Amino acid sequence: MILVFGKTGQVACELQRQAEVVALGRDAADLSEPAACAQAIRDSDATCVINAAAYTAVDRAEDEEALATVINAAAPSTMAQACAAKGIPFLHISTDYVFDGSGDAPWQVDDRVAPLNAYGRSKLAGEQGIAQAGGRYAILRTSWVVSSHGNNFVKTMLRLSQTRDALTIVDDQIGGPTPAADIAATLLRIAAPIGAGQGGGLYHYGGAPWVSWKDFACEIFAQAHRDVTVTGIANQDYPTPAARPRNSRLDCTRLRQDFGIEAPDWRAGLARILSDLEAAR
Ligand SMILES: NC(=O)C1=CN([C@@H]2O[C@H](COP(=O)(O)OP(=O)(O)OC[C@H]3O[C@@H](n4cnc5c(N)ncnc54)[C@H](OP(=O)(O)O)[C@@H]3O)[C@@H](O)[C@H]2O)C=CC1
Ligand SMILES: Cc1cn([C@H]2C[C@H](O)[C@@H](COP(=O)(O)OP(=O)(O)O[C@H]3O[C@@H](C)C(=O)[C@@H](O)[C@H]3O)O2)c(=O)[nH]c1=O
Ligand SMILES: [Mg+2]
Repeated sequence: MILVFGKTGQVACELQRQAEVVALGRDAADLSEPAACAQAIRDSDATCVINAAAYTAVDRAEDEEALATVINAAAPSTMAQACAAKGIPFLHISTDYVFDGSGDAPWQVDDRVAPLNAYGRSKLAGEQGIAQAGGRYAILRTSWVVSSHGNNFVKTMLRLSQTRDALTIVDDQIGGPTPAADIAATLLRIAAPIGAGQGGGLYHYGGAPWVSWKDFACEIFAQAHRDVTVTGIANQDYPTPAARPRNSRLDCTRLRQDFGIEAPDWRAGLARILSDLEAAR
């Protein structure tokens, strides 16, 4: 049995859609109480645990770093310890925001980490705690997650297009939009090998091809047939509480080498998301 932390989030929804998993929502396991999360693992007959819950409000985390750090670092570290004690694998998701965004080369898994914001620091602390727990684990660093559920850039753009015919969007941050469905499929595919000791550790899994947020917005409006004029602006002209990395390109070689898994094409994923949203209307 695969035990999932998170029930309503983007990746959690896709895990439940793709497999028979037991998903624990906030009511059943609150990550602000790490010991209770570890107890839920000990009380279960899980053969694998996937943590799909996190504090993901990047700007709000600047004011709530302590809470973000409990949820994104203490909770998954404690979960990983419980999994290690039980001898089962722990799968977790991290972010491009552990990097400082310098340069324009794709980030390798062992490149220097230097988060620019509180969310990134909390996620990095989670990676480190999981690695120190001593069990079998995989951490998938991903970026710019999108789906038909929850909050994400696709849904924000579609919402704005209902009231705006022109938008200015940052064009000097480059990365890979990643469909939550592809992240879920990858986690489910690597769970058994990770448990068997084949592979493990850090992986990068970000969508291809790389784009700016502005070009991503343009593709969303093109596929959704929305008539919105998009103008590129510099990140410094779109002030937000949290600084964001300029270069979020993730090099996914290690996942291909260990499992034959390629970076997903987000344009195909976007088409599926739009048809899901259309079907739900
Ligand atoms: N979204 C993105 O662009 C990116 C996400 N990631 C990482 O991917 C993973 C999945 O992200 P995504 O699916 O987008 O997340 P979402 O923001 O869609 O969902 C977050 C989930 O975490 C749950 N959660 C938050 N706080 C708590 C808490 N205290 N106790 C229990 N559950 C809680 C939420 O539950 P509730 O509905 O009750 O609030 C929700 O189910 C995370 O680890 C994230 O850091 C990495 C890169 C990019
Ligand atoms: C709505 C809007 C956003 N933007 C910019 C701001 C920002 O640089 C970019 C994306 O906005 P978001 O709020 O979606 O960005 P953000 O919430 O920072 O997205 C991040 O979330 C966390 C959880 C991650 O781990 C990252 O991989 C990344 O996906 O678009 C505009 O330029 N114009 C706009 O009208
Ligand atoms: Mg966001």
